[in-house]
Amino acid sequence: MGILNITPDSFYDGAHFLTHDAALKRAMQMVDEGVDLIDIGGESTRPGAPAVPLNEELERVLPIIKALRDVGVPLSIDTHKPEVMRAALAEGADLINDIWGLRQPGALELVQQSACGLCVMHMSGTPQTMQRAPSYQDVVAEVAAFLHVRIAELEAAGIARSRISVDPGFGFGKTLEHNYTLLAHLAQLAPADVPLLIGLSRKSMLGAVIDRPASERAAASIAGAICAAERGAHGIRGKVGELPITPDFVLRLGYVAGKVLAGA
Ligand SMILES: Cn1cnc2c(O)nc(N)nc21
Repeated sequence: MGILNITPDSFYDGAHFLTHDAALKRAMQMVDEGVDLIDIGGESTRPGAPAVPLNEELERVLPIIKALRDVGVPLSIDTHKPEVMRAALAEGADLINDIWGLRQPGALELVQQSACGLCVMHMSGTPQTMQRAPSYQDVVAEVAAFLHVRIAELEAAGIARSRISVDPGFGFGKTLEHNYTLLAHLAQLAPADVPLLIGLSRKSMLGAVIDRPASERAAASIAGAICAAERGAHGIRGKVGELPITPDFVLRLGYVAGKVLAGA
C-alpha cells in the first residue's frame, strides 16, 4: 500500500506541500515500483495533527483520486469522515482505510451501502491525545480483542467478512514497547482468514531505535516491513522506495542476509 499524503503537515511529506502534479508524479513512481494499492490521505494522522475541515479535505483528495482512478492499481481513501468516504468512492476509490475503524457517526451506514474494501485499524484515543500516556494490561490481547470484536460488529451489521482487513495501528496510542511487542506478536492479532495490514514507515518507533529523522528512515522502514512480513503481515503501508515487500523480496533479502551473516 503506497502512501500518498496530500497534506502540508504530514510528518514526512511535510518537507513540501504536495502539489497536484507532484502527487501524481509520486503516485506513478509507486506504480512503477509495483505497489498493489495507493492510499490517498488529505488529513495528517500523526500525533497532535490539527483536524482538517471537510471541504479542504475533499479539495485535496478528490482531484487526485480522479486523476489516478485509471492508473491501473486500486486506490484507498485514508479518512474517517463519512462524507469524504462517500465522495471518494463515487470518484473511483476502491477501499476505505479508516484509522478510527469506522467508529465515527455515519461511517458504518456508509459502508453498509457500498461494496468497497475496508481496512479497520486499532487506535487508542484520538490523534490529538493518543500518545499522552498509552497503557494496556496486555497490549497484544487488547489490540487482538478490539480487532476481533470490530470484525464481528461489522459482520453483524451485514458487512461481508471478505471486505475486511485489519491493522494494529503502530503509533496510534502505543509506547515504543507496545509497538515492538505488537510487531513481535503480529500472528496473534487477527483471525487467519482476515488480511493483516501494517504501517510503520518512517514512524517514531523506528526513529527511536536508529536515532535518525524521518527523512533518513527508509532502510529501517524496509527492515521493519520485512520483520512484519515474516511474522504474518499480508499488507505493508509504505513510502516511495520502500515497496513492494513481496514474499520473493523477503526470501531473496533473507538469503543474502544469511550469506552475509555466515561470512560466505
Ligand atoms: C493513515 N495511516 C497512518 N498510519 C497508518 C497505519 O499504520 N495503518 C493504516 N491502515 N493507516 C495508517
